Amino acid sequence: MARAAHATGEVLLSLENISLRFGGVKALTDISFDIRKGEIRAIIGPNGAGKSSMLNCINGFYHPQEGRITYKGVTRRQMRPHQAAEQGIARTFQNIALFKGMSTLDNIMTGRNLRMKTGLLAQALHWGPAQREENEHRAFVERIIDFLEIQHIRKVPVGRLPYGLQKRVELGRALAAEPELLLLDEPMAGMNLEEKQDMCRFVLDVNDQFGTTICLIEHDMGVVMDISDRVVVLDYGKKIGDGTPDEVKASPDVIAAYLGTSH
Ligand SMILES: Nc1ncnc2c1ncn2[C@@H]1O[C@H](COP(=O)(O)OP(=O)(O)OP(=O)(O)O)[C@@H](O)[C@H]1O
Repeated sequence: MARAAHATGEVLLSLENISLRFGGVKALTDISFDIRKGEIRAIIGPNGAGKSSMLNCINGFYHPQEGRITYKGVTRRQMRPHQAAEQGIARTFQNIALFKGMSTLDNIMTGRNLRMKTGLLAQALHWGPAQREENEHRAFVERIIDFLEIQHIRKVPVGRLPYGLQKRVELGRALAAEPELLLLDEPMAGMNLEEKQDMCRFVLDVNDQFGTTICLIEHDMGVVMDISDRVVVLDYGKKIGDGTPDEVKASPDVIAAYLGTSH
């Protein structure tokens, strides 16, 4: 699928000369790339290449020792994850981070908290304005549930759901924040073929229908090459490739470091 036309938008996020160390371990060394508005941008690379560290820098979990991160034209100083979330950056995790005992609906509602204006006390007491606001948020969450085709599990505790559906609920929780930039850490990991196809369709639909910019880490090369506009390739914390799927696939450095492995 030729998606490169999407990749001509303005720059939403730019990373310049990012270096991140943990003691003596160089997780990222002098990495620069950007994410354009409206595109699907993939980060690939072998195990330990620095992909998750990169996402963690983007959403404020990690603070690189060197380099600059500019989001929507503003170069940030040190930033916390909740500030990234307030600015419209949401993410899912490699290991599902849901409340296992809570229903699908309630889990997705937690993604909505950031947008709730009334205080916790008012919400707990179901006071007039709080009740009205909660109804609006619930309606929004129901739309996400419809969109992700998970009506049948809206009341089921997520711990009882198969893995593929839990991943879908986690996507729903991230979407509930109405993100401008959605970071997906291995959204298809551990899925069977059918679950992967479903997830691919939802990722593409989120991008198309909501205009959400997406940056994803994914090991399945078929998926990456099919759905991404542009791909950045990391190896041992360094950037070794950056371009359209076709450009990356043809790069000798990438073939040697990544595609040539059994990964
Ligand atoms: N919090 C941390 N403390 C110490 N070292 C870390 C930390 N986070 C990452 N690292 C190290 O940084 C390097 C990059 O790890 P990272 O998890 O970013 O790679 P990855 O490409 O996401 O790997 P994988 O595909 O296995 O998830 C590794 O050597 C890892 O051990």
